[in-house]
Amino acid sequence: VASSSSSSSAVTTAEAGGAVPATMKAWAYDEYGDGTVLKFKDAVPVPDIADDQVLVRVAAAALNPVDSKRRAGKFKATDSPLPTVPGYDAAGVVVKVGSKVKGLKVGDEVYGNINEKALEGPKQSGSLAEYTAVEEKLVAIKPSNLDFAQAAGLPLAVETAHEGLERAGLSAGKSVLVLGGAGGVGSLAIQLAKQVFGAAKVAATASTPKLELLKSLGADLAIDYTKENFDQLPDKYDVVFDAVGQGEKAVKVVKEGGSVVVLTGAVPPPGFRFVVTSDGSVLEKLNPYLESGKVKPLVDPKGPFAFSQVVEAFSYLDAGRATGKEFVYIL
Ligand SMILES: NC(=O)C1=CN([C@@H]2O[C@H](COP(=O)(O)OP(=O)(O)OC[C@H]3O[C@@H](n4cnc5c(N)ncnc54)[C@H](OP(=O)(O)O)[C@@H]3O)[C@@H](O)[C@H]2O)C=CC1
Ligand SMILES: CC[C@H]1OC(C)=C(O)C1=O
Repeated sequence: VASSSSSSSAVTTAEAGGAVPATMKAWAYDEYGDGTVLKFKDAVPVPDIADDQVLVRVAAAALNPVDSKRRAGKFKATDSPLPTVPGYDAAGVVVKVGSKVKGLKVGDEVYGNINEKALEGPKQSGSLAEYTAVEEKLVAIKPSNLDFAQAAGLPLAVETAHEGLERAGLSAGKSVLVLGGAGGVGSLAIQLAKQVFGAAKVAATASTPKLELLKSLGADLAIDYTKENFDQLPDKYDVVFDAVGQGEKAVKVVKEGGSVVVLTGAVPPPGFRFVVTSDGSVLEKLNPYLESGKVKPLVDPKGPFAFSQVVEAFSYLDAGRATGKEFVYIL
């Protein structure tokens, strides 16, 4: 998001030490529906913090498909009450700490996915707002080499990639196929597979214009799904990581005794689906990879979007063609 000022440093000093206002600017919806239910509000209550939480002045927030699925009412049975301020991913500055917070202080620059269980009672007041409350255990200190926007695009996607590859048992020397390698999660799954899990062979799928991108992320084999079907190629893999929803085909290309992990849609055995758990310690574990540049956030060139352009940003994300992450500066 191109904020009113070009830099997000405006957040680091003034708000960090200043008084916290009672109300804030935020995007919200009070009914389920498509992007048209999103309304910009300029006097939403700033959330209170619990003893184990910090209040963050949000400098940048990222969008995820789960935001749109939740807004459509797909998870209403386990959602928090309406009205909702959407947004899972945030990066910003700590402005208040709860009495039980031990590892963070006012002024710390942090990032994280604010909902521990993505679909079970996600917070009513999310990250597409000037302030958000989040448990200390769900955030980490922002990598020193990333700006707030780059950092905001990481948490939910990188935690999903990490958890999915870990649950699938990916380890050094194994092979992995990433279905949807150019997306927010897939672009990180390729990098983690190579750099963190030590995969010997990483294959990934995308459309023609994105094949070189897959290789730049570390893929040994880039499969153009507009020209060939991965399930009709001879290769079999120890792990198949499906970020598209192709579980039925994915199980056809896994080796005997291998794993198929899917993020969305149905999958027959031996495949399984999981829902990401937010965990600040995963971000801390990945910090050396992020600060060294071995793992890089991929920011969609369509962005950044201004805080006022959240509806446009979701329209772009919902079209299913995003390359890396969409994010929004909140200043
Ligand atoms: N279970 C969980 O905990 C989680 C589930 N998810 C889900 O995973 C899915 C992916 O999330 P995310 O990465 O954020 O999504 P994105 O919106 O970032 O994915 C967009 C990308 O998907 C690619 N894509 C679309 N169709 C295909 C296809 N048939 N084959 C290969 N690539 C394709 C596009 O590439 P191209 O333009 O080349 O088609 C585009 O780059 C979503 O459904 C999301 O809801 C995400 C996070 C957590
Ligand atoms: C059931 C998967 C669901 O959970 C998240 C976080 C998504 O993006 C989904 O589609």
